[in-house]
Amino acid sequence: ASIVPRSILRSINDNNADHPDVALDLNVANFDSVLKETQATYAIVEFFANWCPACRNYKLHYEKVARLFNGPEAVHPGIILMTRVDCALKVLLLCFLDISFLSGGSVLRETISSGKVGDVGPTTFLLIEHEKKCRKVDFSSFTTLSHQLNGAWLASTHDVAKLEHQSDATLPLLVLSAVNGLHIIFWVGGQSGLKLPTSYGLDDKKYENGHLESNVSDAGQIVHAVYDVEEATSTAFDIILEHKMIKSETRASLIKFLQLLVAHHPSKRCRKGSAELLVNFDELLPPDIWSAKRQEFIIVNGKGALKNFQICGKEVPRGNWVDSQSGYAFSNQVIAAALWNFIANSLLGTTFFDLFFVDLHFVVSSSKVVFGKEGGYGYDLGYGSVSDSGCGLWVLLHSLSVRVEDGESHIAFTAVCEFIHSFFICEECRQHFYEMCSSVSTPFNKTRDFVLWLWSAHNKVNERLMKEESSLGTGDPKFPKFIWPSKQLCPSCFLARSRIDWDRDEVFKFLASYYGKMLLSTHKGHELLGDGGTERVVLAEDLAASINAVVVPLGAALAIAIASCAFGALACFWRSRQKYKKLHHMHTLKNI
Ligand SMILES: Cc1cc2nc3c(=O)[nH]c(=O)nc-3n(C[C@H](O)[C@H](O)[C@H](O)COP(=O)(O)OP(=O)(O)OC[C@H]3O[C@@H](n4cnc5c(N)ncnc54)[C@H](O)[C@@H]3O)c2cc1C
Repeated sequence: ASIVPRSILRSINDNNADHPDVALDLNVANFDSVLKETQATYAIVEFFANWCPACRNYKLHYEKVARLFNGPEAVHPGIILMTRVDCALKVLLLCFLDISFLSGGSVLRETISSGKVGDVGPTTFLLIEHEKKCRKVDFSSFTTLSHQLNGAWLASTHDVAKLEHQSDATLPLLVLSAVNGLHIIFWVGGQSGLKLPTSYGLDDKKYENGHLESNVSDAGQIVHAVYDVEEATSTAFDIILEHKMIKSETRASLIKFLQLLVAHHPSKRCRKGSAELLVNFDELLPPDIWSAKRQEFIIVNGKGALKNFQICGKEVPRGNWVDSQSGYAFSNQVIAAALWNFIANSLLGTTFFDLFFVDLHFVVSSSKVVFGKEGGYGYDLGYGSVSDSGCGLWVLLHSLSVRVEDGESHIAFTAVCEFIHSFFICEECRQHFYEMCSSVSTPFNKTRDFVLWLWSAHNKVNERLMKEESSLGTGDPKFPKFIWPSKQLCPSCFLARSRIDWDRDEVFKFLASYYGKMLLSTHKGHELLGDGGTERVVLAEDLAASINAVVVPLGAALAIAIASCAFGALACFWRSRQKYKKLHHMHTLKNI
């Protein structure tokens, strides 16, 4: 909450209902916390003065850019947090991560440091709290500041890279000044030191669902899919922990699935996190934790305190989905049903609607406002559990399926089936999926068979939901379920004119490309191999690169390296490591 009155200019603009401001106002009270807590990887801070006419004109440009990244209509959400600081506020205390990275830093450092505290009010506390890190900037310094900043980029690629490695830096801070919107976009897109996935344009459009007219060659769209997959992975893992679902009978399923993730997850950071978890599995989740109480204790207090572990890195989950209706449709009926369940759960310990799993904890801790398509809001009540992001989870499963080798296809299939069976809270989904798994009588020995099986299973779910939604009237008319892919998306997937007669070779080619090559087309460090029509992603270089990015335990690094050879090899490595640990443990005990 702002502790200072907003300028008149701001109030007028804020009341513009058509274009409410989306750039975040930072001030002394929220500067540090907003930048620390944001899920975005980068932040841009605009320094301006509310009395400055050039700044006022510039605001329109800045807001245009901010709308690409911030708010419910964001085309590229979760990447850059667009913020601003009104330097003309009476007394402004800015807590920079490290002010010296500014080439104009000396100006800031020289600004008033004593005797002009003025009407600080509640900020006094912050001044004390961040005494060492804070610098004061006041009204008089802004003129100099703006002079220094105008037209010149203050943070070079080099500076940004340096910032990333600072121990207390939660994110690099890029500082620019008033030029125009396009300059910002070009500048951001041109920062090769930043791991930004794509370049941006003011005309960028929000990506709509695959069944709508879709341009599959749009790399940005695929990058979005990677975000959803990361979000799904991270959410699934959180839910598994939150609900203490790791039991003696589900432990092996989790390990198998983690092995699959380490070897074939499309996101490098998820692979790395899964490897860390896998290699340290026995320490993090010792085999004796099967009571919920003990599990809770271990997760919170155990070695490495698993509750703080983020499987896809600290930026994920971001709390929003790019290309998903988030679990089930955001219909009022769904929310009503979930709330009924919540009430029923609290009062009677029972559930009215089988499909939805809601408990008090979920409603309080996991409910989040998610960005619906068309900018609408929906409440994600977490009732889908691992399917919290059914959409992201499907995309993850498909993208895993196209990455496995022929020889791994059946083991990967089993890993997926067991994982869904063990960790999907939605009973109906779980059962239905399990039935489809059980109906497979001959083991898969080709990637193609597994890929097509998963595609067909997903379509069976789509078909079932289509029927349910039309009979119950619960579907969202804007996002109807449909048999996928559509003709627009893959014309060659259809034989002749028939809607349901598939050319399975073409479907496989399409899926391999859509979930394989396309998903990673903008990621560096991977190599694409043509494999008889299959696009297979070779991860070795990509994975190896991740070892250097952040310090990972040696074991994890090894696991990553081995994972790049084959999923099967990893399973083998993992087993031998666990065996070694056991022997080592016994040896230690003996010595004691
Ligand atoms: C394993 C599993 C089982 C589920 N079972 C149920 C259930 O029984 N009942 C229920 O209500 N919900 C179930 N769900 C959730 C449901 O399937 C959807 O995930 C959810 O309704 C969100 O739908 P969506 O329209 O965002 O796209 P989703 O159906 O989640 O699909 C995500 C994306 O995948 C692509 N896609 C769609 N179909 C296919 C396909 N056949 N092959 C490859 N790609 C495709 C599209 O680009 C789509 O946008 C299940 C989810 C999972 C992961």
